[in-house]
Amino acid sequence: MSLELLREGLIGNDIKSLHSIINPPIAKIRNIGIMAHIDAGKTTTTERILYYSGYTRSLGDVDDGDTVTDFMAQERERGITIQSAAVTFDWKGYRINLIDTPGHVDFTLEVERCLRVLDGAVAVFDASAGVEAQTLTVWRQADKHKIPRICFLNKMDKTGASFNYAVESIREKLKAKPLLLQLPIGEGKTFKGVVDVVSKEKLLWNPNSDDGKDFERKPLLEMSDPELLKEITEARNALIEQVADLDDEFADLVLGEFSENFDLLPAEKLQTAVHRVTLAQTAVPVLCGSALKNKGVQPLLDAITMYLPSPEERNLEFLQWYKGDLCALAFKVLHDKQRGPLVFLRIYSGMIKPQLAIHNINGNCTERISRLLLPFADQHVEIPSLTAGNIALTVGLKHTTTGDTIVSSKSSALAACRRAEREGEKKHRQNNEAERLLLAGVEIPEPVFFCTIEPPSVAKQPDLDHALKCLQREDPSLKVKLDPDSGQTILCGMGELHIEIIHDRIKREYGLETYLGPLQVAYRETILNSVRATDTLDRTLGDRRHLVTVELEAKSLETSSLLPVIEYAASVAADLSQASREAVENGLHSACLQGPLLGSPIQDVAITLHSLVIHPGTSTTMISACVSRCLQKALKKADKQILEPLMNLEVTVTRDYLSPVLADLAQRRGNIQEIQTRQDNRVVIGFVPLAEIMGYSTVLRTLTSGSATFALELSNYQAMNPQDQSTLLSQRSGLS
Ligand SMILES: Nc1nc2c(ncn2[C@@H]2O[C@H](COP(=O)(O)OP(=O)(O)OP(=O)(O)O)[C@@H](O)[C@H]2O)c(=O)[nH]1
Repeated sequence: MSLELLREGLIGNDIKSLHSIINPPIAKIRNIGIMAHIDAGKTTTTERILYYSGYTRSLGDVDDGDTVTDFMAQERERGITIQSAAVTFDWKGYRINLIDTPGHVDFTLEVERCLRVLDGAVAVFDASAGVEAQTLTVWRQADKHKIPRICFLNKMDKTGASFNYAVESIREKLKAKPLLLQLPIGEGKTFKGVVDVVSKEKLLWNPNSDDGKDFERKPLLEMSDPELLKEITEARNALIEQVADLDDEFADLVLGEFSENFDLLPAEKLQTAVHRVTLAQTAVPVLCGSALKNKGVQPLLDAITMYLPSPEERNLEFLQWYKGDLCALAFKVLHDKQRGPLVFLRIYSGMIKPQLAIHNINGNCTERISRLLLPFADQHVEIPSLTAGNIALTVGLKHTTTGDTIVSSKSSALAACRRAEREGEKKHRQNNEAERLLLAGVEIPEPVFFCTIEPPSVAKQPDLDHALKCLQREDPSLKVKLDPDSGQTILCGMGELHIEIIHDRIKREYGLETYLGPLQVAYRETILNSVRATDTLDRTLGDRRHLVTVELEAKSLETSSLLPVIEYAASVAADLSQASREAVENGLHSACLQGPLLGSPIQDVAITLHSLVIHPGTSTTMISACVSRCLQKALKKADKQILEPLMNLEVTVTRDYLSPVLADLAQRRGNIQEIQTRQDNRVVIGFVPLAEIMGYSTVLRTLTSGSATFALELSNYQAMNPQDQSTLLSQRSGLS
């Protein structure tokens, strides 16, 4: 596409200038996410950011359901953010790629996936509530991915908003060191603006402006604001001392040149030091405002460009292995009816262009990018190329799934892998860790819930299969399988809301009314002892005789392993061809998919093949079938155990409602670890089996008149006690 056309296209697409699409220098890129507890104001803050940066012409309002980032229909209706949308815009010469992350616990995979591609994040808090349960979860995830952060205390206009309370909760609950870069002018109804502690200026928003674009920035003067100036000078001195404690370079500067008078220290020197401290994650800058009342968002944008890192400041280890060759991570797939799958890529190194052939490491396939777009919520602008540090949207990649790593060719990946291995040897690191870093993938948790899904008629089954295939590429935490006995399609997901949303999307986006069976917990099975079995398969098909005899032993493993550990007796290993070995392993894996008790997957088992005799001419399918049948026979004979998902539960409840909540949890086989005190609230922390906690949000709402909140996360799979196990088995077999 020519530049002329591009220019025209841009005007048509309502984009400000050509400037916004040219590859910006990497130092000027910020890949940012906004994370928060539900309802803290992420969407409203994002909307304001897009408006002030000039990318939207009017202010969206979550309560009216017309925001840009929550563009999926259900999100509009539910008023929550489910799928993250990447939005690209410019602010004062910086390119900002903003990824709106979801806040609901069922979508933590989405959050993880987004965090993986971010260089920095803004944590939005409701200033009247401080740190809430979900903020803690995402904060921990951001710690895991080492993402530098800044905090925005939103809702300063709300009755009950307290800057000090919110700052204290950041200090206490997040164990972070807040750097107060601003102080509010007024709180609740009297909130008017903020004071910039670094520059000693006050920022006041014009009360008559309806979009908050109009605000004035004035230096604090002795004459007009003596009290405030005194307060801010003290706050600035405290900030300087705090930063000097955390940054040696700054400490040298402060103790040398400016030790007599901190007032002489230029704002830029302090800003540079705050940037370094933010990057080192030894402290977090704190700002405040009210997105809804259009106050404090422009300084937040300035802070994003000033304090959060550019992509080249992240020091991602795997980059050195690519030596400038293409390396990108597919972090989201969307399905567009006209254009087919759209894949969001974070480019770590190298460059991408339309018509480029790329190699997908995880899928081990090569495919071609047909077009390259810049993501602007649900609008997309076509561009000629994009370089490292950017987020791109590609058309044409049909096999790429969320979480896949994209490189220029297979040989480039192999070269990077060799460099990583050499590096790993130097550092005595295990090779699989090098591989993990190289692939930079996102861990996909195992789904804990499942239910059957049926199309409205048998004729619609292919349409349902297609819809599920598309949805799975977008969301790898959704699993789909076929029940081998009933032939029904089974949907496996991360939570009740997750399954509900998928059901909803199939209806809206694919026009299919489907029926869900009751939601069930995904159990696992294991064995407790060691058992041996032998089997022979002798079948003649046409004029070919297939004959296999196998003897194997299955025993329980001490360590946890989803896949069976397979061993061969020396005599078997000696003359086993590669094809036969693969056939054996396929057979064993398929037998482990369906345990003898509930048909759930078998885990934590080791299998030893003691003997395997294969008659010449026997097909590999027959080898697999025989081995699989033999293992099933062994598993049936063993002492069997059901494993159930155990959840970490955290309930925040006022003191008055603590007793009924505890009594209810006791009935749900809950195991309470501790009860903490947070302000007037009690926080109950413990474990509870997933099977006992279905529909808990409704129960908790009724028990506490809607005053409690809870967070739930998979802890591990644990053995059920014999009594619970036999109750479950009789329920399943319809005996009770
Ligand atoms: N008083 C006040 N209300 C606000 C402010 N910002 C957002 N809200 C309101 O808080 C509610 C939630 O805002 P959202 O922007 O949807 O919050 P969110 O964090 O995106 O929510 P999820 O997408 O559900 O995670 C809405 O009713 C907003 O109008 C603010 O600065 N002050």
